[in-house]
Formats: sequence, C-alpha cells, structure tokens
Amino acid sequence: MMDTILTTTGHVSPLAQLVVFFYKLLGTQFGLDPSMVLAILGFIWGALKIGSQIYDYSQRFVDDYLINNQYLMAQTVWKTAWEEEEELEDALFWTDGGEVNGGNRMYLNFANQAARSSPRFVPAMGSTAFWHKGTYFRVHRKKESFINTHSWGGPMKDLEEIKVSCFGRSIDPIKELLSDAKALYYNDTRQKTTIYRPRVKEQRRDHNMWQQVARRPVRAMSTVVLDSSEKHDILADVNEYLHPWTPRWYASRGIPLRRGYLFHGPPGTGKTSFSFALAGVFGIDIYVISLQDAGVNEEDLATLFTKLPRRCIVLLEDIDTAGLRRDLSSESDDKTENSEDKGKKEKKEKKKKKKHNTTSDTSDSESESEVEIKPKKRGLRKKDAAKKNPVAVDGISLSGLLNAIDGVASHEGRVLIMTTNKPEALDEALIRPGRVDVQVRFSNASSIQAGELFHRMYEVSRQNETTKTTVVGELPDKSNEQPAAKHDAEELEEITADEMKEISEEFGRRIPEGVFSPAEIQGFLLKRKKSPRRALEEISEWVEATMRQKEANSKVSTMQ
Ligand SMILES: Nc1ncnc2c1ncn2[C@@H]1O[C@H](COP(=O)(O)OP(=O)(O)OP(=O)(O)O)[C@@H](O)[C@H]1O
Repeated sequence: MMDTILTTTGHVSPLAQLVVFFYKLLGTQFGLDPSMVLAILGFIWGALKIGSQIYDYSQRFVDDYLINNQYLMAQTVWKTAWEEEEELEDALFWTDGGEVNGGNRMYLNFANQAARSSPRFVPAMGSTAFWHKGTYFRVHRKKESFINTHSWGGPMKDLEEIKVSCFGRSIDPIKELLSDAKALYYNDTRQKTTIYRPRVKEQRRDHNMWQQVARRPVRAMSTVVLDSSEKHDILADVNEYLHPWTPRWYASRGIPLRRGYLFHGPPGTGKTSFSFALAGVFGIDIYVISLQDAGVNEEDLATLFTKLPRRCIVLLEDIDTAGLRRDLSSESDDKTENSEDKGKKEKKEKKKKKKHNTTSDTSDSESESEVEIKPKKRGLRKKDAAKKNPVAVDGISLSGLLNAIDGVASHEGRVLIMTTNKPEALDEALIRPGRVDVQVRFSNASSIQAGELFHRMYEVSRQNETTKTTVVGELPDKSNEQPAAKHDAEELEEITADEMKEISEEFGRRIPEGVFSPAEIQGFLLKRKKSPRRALEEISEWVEATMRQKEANSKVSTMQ
C-alpha cells in the first residue's frame, strides 16, 4: 500500500521521487523495512520532545525551590545618624590624624564608612517569591510612567502596581501578610517622628507633594524645659482637639475643625523643639513649611495643605521673616502720592493719549492707553514692593497664606503651629482667633530652668556610667578610650545622684533670670559635656563674658 502511494505521488513531484528512491534503497540495499524505520524515527522525535519538556520543568523546579534566585537590588545607603549608631558601634576606625609630635590622641575616621556598611536589599521590579508563616507568596512589582494631564505635579506621573499572590482560593493569607507588614512598619516608626518638607518642583509627581526628609527618634517632652503647667495646658488642648469625638462637636456647631498655635519668643527658646516633642507625644508626623522656600509658590502652598494626612502637625516656621504683610504697597503708594505727582502723571497720560490718537484714529483710544499704561504701573509697583518686601512679591502673600490656612480644601484636623521671633510684626489677620487659637510665649531661661538643663545634660550620662560599673563581674574596658574621655567618665562615675542635684541647683543660681536662651546655655554645656564640675567652675566667667558681649552688641564671643 505504501509502495503504491509513493509510486503514484512520485510521478507528481521531484521531491517525492527522491523520497521514493531512498525508500526503495532502504529495502533493496539494506534489507530494512522502511515503515519500521519511519516508526523508529517518529519514536526518537517524540522521546526527544518529552525529554526537553521534562528538562525545562525540572530546571524551573530547581530555580523556584532549590536555588534562591530572587531579584534584589542592592543599594549603598546613606544612613541617618541613629541607624548608623546601631551598625557602626563596634566597627569604628581610629587614626592619629598624622600628628607630628606623637600625641596620644586618636580621632575617628569615616573614609571607608560607605564601603563597610552593609548594603540594603530591596525587591527589584519584576517577580519575587518568599515564604511567610508557612505560605509561599509571589510578588510582582511593576512601575509605569504616564504623561500627567493635571496642571500640577510635574510632566510625568508614576503608577506602581504590586501584585501579591499565593496558592489556594482563600485570601486570608494575603490579608495576614499585609497586616503583618503594616505592624512591622508601625513598630519601626512608633518611636520615631517623621518629618516632611515640600518636594522640589522637578520631583513632584502626581499627588506626591511632600517628601519625607527625616525620621528621628521621638523627642521626649521632658527634654524641653518649659513651665510645667503651661506645657500640660498645651498638651491637654491638643489632646482634646485630636480626640475622635471632636469633629462631631465642631460639626454640630458649624465650626471648622482647625486649631492654630502661635509659638513666639526669642531665638533658641524651644519653639521648634516643643513642636517636635508634641509630635512625639501624639505619635503624629510633622510637616514643615518655610515660606521663604523659593520652590513653594502660593498655588503650591494651597495644594500642600490639601495633601495633609488626617492628623498631623504643620509647622510654619519663622513667619515674620517671610515678610508677610497685607499687600498694601500699591494702596499706600497711591495714598502717599502727592497732588504734584498726580498732576504730572495725568499730563503724561494725556500726552500719551494724544500721540496714540494721531497714529490710530479708528481704535478705542481710552482702553488701549489703559492697556499700555497698566502693565507699566504694575511693573513699577512690583519693583517698589520688591524693595520693601522681597518675599511678598514673588513668594507668598498674606492673602495666599490665609487662603491656604482656611481654604475649603485645607485639610481639617491638622494642628497648625506658627513660630515667630517677632509677634508684633505679624498682621492681625494672621493671628485672629480661628487661625491662631492659642498663643504660647517662650522666654529665655529662668534660673530654675537653667538648673534643669544642667541636670538633664549630665544625669543621663552619669546614670549610664554608673550602670556600666555596677554590672556584676564586669569591669568596663576603657583601654580604647582617650585619656581625657577616661577622666571624664571617672568624674561622672564619682558623682552621686544627690550631688548632681546640688550641682545643678548651684549652676542655676549662677545664671541670671531671663538673660540667656536655653540654646545658649545648652551650647555652653555641650562644650563641657562630660565634666559637670568644670561647667560649674566656669559658668560665672562665661556669664560675665557673654553679658559683656551682649552689651557691646558683638557677635564675637570671648569665652565659649
Ligand atoms: N526650652 C528648651 N528646653 C530644652 N532645650 C531647648 C529649649 N530651648 C532651646 N533648646 C535647645 O536649643 C536648640 C534650639 O532650640 P529650638 O530650635 O527649639 O529654638 P527655637 O525657639 O525654635 O529657635 P528659633 O526661633 O531660632 O527657630 C535646640 O537644640 C534645643 O534642644
């Protein structure tokens, strides 16, 4: 039958003739059954196909289950001071700084710090897989960029998609995974305050107006020296405002849910520190805006306020230095303009109108001359205003700021804190109740507060030193320490808690009331941060020298 088919087709095509030739050759020359040969060839082809599939499958199995081939990106990260502390504590590198006279001082060297710190691994784009609590998960990360059709937020916007999948029909393992991830994240951030600032224009994408700039350990409220009843009043006020019942209370009375605070007082008295401590107490993040930031215009400011979370602190720093005033420059220009000037201006305008009429009779001369004059006028005013108030012209005007603060879109529920050194210079519209509900005055340190600052500076170190030596059977190894540092540590060890209290009070008594800011006192103490006795010995001389310097209005300190 096969022979018949081949002979018939062989007449039709030359290729078939060739097949017929080989077919006959196999039978006549080698004595093989050609059908058998074909069957064997077919079997080999099939076996090879199955073999390659088994190979592919086993390869995939080995890749997925036996070899860790997850795609990770390794980044050399610049760590914050606090992250670094944990990692580098045991791996510090010291140098003598090439000292000529062979001094025995050693100094830290961070030249290879980046190379020595371990890289941070993050999942790369694409697929990654991992086990969590006995379940195998696959994560697929995808990021796409689109052209932004909104007027704000930069030309492009990113959309990142993360797909999490696991075996089975229940979504419970995924829910559990997400809740575990959330818990882990919040555990990490619980003791930290996250600080945000406006993102630079070029990096703003989509709704991303704020950029996380730092995450610092919470500043304990006890570290801010302030009258304790005042401190508690503010805490109680903020607490009530942030309470979940408060929105209903405000809404039922038709009052917008906002609370504004004005912290005013001399530089270095704790306005910013207290704001951060507040954020720490309530576990909320802090959003800092400087009105002097050239990258933030009025429109941005309004948008920034709409992009705040439900509960947060907005810190508007040094509002006086932003030079915010009502835009009175144009009005006052007009008011102060004397009649002589007015006369000159009118004459000029008439001349211009005449000139214009001669060149174009058909045009509406009045309106055209207005068009011609007005921009010039604006230009002049802008120039004048810029001289008086450089920020208000190109930056943010008072009305712009007020709109942002109480615009409809401005997020309700935020705590607004404005700080200033010159409350008198502020426009009353900015600090009227409803915008500023509580004013807090921060002053230079009293004697008692100076004593508290001293105590806080040394007591923690003293306790640390004493604990080190009282650990049973463990003597602190100070062989690596600098001789000076060893001496300082010994001094702190020797002082008892009672003695520290006494020294602190004595220190306070030597500081005149309300003359020095806490920042100034802190500066003095920091230069003697391990030797409280020396600080006490030298304080009177420092007070005298610094007061002389203040009287002379000099910026150069004779004693630090
Ligand atoms: N009342 C205070 N209690 C404890 N530390 C303070 C106090 N005031 C200032 N300091 C210290 O002084 C430094 C400057 O303080 P801070 O920035 O809070 O002052 P400020 O009033 O906001 O100053 P400015 O008006 O210049 O912005 C900080 O390191 C802070 O620890």
